[in-house]
Amino acid sequence: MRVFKGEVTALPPDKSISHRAALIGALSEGTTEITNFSGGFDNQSTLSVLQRAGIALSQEEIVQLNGRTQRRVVIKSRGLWSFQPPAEPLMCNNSGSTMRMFAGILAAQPFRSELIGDSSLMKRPMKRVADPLRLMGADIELSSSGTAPILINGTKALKPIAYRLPVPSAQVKSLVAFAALHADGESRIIEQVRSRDHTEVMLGLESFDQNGERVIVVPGRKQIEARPFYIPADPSAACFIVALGLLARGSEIMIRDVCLNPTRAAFLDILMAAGAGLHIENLRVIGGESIGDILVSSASRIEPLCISDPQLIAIAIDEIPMLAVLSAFATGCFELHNAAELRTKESDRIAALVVNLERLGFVCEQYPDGFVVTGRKQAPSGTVVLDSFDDHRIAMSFAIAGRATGGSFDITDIDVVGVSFPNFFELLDSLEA
Ligand SMILES: O=C(O)C1=C[C@@H](OP(=O)(O)O)[C@@H](O)[C@H](O)C1
Ligand SMILES: C=C(OP(=O)(O)O)C(=O)O
Repeated sequence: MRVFKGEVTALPPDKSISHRAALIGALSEGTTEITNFSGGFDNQSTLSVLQRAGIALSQEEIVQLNGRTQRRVVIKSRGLWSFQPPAEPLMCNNSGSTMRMFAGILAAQPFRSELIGDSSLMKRPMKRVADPLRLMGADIELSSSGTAPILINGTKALKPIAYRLPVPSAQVKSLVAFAALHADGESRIIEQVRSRDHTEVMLGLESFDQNGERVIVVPGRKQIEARPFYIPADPSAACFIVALGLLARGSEIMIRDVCLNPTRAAFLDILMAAGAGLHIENLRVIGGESIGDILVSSASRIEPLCISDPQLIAIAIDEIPMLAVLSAFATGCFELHNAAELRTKESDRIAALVVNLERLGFVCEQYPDGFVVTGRKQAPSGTVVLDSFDDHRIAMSFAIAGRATGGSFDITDIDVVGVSFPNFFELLDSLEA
């Protein structure tokens, strides 16, 4: 068994907040300075799409006193309608967030544009994007199966909307909010199940509870003034290091400056309820986001995880692959219900987890909205070939289990970790005692 110790100060900057900082910068009047922007492939896709739609921006790497590099992005814009017709289809690569949230902005621009992605993104559902934008008066075309390419005939005459989200999705909520900022009047977005709230926080939108739902109010045609953004470390990346520390006995790791927004940190609550050795320290608020340090130690054993609450699932959606693998390795068991959304990510994450766990000797059964792990037959001997399904979170979840337990796993297309965590292996090496 290996042991991991140390302090993590080089976790990737948050992917969700980086996307939004760039998009909101492009919608704001003036110069937006973003400190600690993410170098992950997905966030770089957002910058490149913005540039190809006419937004002036620059990016530089600044070497800090501790030798770490930090990215600073500067965006100059004249506000809501500063975009130019792109010469070619806009390539979003693997990033669903880029494609969906930018569609909301393009729907309000008076020109034709097209959004495309890599082979994984071209299979993901986009009807959830087209539906609200069509209700607002935009002309949107999808493939016959409801996927990209997304063809957008944008209009300056978008109508305000009152929209109850049919699926808990922060991407859909955000794209409706971005489109609504351009509409001729006030819009309301209603969430039955809450999702991450960075867009509301960063735009300073009013929101309130009504009859058990969350209502978000978006003013129309209100100029947004440019303001600086600081991006804290990504809790979804922290989850991998937390799992490493919990799985490898004798480990103790301090993870610094992590975004602990309650709509992102549910994985910590799930793990603490299962008895995990976790302590949150140094909690503070920067730019409306809670930030703190996480101390993880493998001193206590965790109980098997059973996750079925739709609200918890919505705010821990990206952490479920790691939680599933952690629970399987630490306890031999895991159970998940109400999580069909996981089948619509970069891969079908339920199927991907089950295929790989079965190759590792676990006994699994999957159903439409989840799966169960009931135990482990003998662990296979020798190197086990696992499939990343070209999905960064699947690749990293199994890479962590391999590192922590000393298992020899050969994971296909492992470079996919760069989508959200380019320094993943470097960081693991630096923590190995
Ligand atoms: O808004 C965001 O930044 C994200 C929302 C989630 O997707 P959905 O909105 O599809 O649930 C999440 O899975 C994705 O990694 C990032
Ligand atoms: C689902 C994810 O991202 P996106 O939807 O932006 O591709 C993810 O990072 O897990």
